[in-house]
Amino acid sequence: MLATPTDTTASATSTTTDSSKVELKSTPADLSSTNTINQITHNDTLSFTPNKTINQQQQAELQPIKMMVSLLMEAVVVVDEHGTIQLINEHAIDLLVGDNLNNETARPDATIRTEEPITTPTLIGQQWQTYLLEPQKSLYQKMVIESQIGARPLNHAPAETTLRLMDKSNKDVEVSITHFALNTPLFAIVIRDLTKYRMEYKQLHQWASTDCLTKLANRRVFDSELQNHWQSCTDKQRPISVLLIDIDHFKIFNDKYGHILGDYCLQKIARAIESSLPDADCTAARYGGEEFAIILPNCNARQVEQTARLVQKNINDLTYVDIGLDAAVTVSVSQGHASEVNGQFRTSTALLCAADTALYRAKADGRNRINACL
Ligand SMILES: Nc1nc2c(ncn2[C@@H]2O[C@H](COP(=O)(O)OP(=O)(O)OP(=O)(O)O)[C@@H](O)[C@H]2O)c(=O)[nH]1
Repeated sequence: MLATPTDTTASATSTTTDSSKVELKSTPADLSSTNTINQITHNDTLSFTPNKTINQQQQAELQPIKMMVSLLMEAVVVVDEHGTIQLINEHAIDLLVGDNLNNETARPDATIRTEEPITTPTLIGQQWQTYLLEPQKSLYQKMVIESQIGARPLNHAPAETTLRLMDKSNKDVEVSITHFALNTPLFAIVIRDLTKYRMEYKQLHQWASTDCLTKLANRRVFDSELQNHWQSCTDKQRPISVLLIDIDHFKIFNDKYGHILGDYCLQKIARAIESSLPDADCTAARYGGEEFAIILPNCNARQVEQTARLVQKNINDLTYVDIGLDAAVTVSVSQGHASEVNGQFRTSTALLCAADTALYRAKADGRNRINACL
């Protein structure tokens, strides 16, 4: 969120004795002497003094804005030039308080600033920037300074950020800042909760990258991971291997026990393959119907052969009693592997083709076998 402010050499003096204004410990000239406003931090150059009282003219200007803010369906906070919250609607209070405190009775007061004693915490008068996390907090404060010295108005298009809520939880949001050019400068901060969208995005991303039956990586991920690992391993002159695994006579299994049990069988085999991976850098994927594949970056022919033997053992050892089949029922796989070590393959596709040829030979040689590309 909040674009990095640009350098400024503005020479207007902003230091003021009015306690309602921001106090710059260094003048803008001083700021330019530090070369860039980006170097300013909140602690060493300024302090925000909340604007505790607003006069009658300001109150009059606030009225239509107050009405608009209260009617809007978006969460809206209106702050003054120091970032002090002057207006806030119910949606914004609900959002900034956080679910943990919202469920408690001591919920902050939603009304506009009042001079009456406050018995519950109120967000009016609080500093907006206390809800920001670094680096957005510093960026916001720099933007405030820039607007005060006339370098640029404090406006910002919707941008994603994370807020630190009153209940100490974090929330992913989109925030925009709009300057109301009134006698009293005010800034409408519109906050959009992104939690739902982030969760949906995560879910969609998972669906797009995972095989829904076996929960292994899908073919799309396999292809892109193979390309990435190929590039990285060949760049570093490290070996890379590919192992293809195909279930033997799976059509017979399906015909005999039905496709539902066939699906369970595929799931069990996927777990057996996953548990055979030598390290976390390896990717196991469902390559096609009853075919699986493993990418083994930094692994040579000996290491991929060891993995293939473990895959074979783990699958041969599986029983299907838990899905209602006889204890004697077993399933085997045929495997083919190829390794790039000294530049014998020009592309990752050539490596994959070599593993496929080796797999074909394992099938032809009688199945339940491991074959290496020579
Ligand atoms: N249950 C189930 N079966 C599947 C799935 N995908 C593919 N299959 C089955 O896998 C079988 C593949 O058959 P074939 O290509 O003849 O291979 P095979 O019977 O394993 O024989 P070989 O590979 O030559 O040992 C077919 O019966 C497909 O229906 C799936 O998602 N679920």
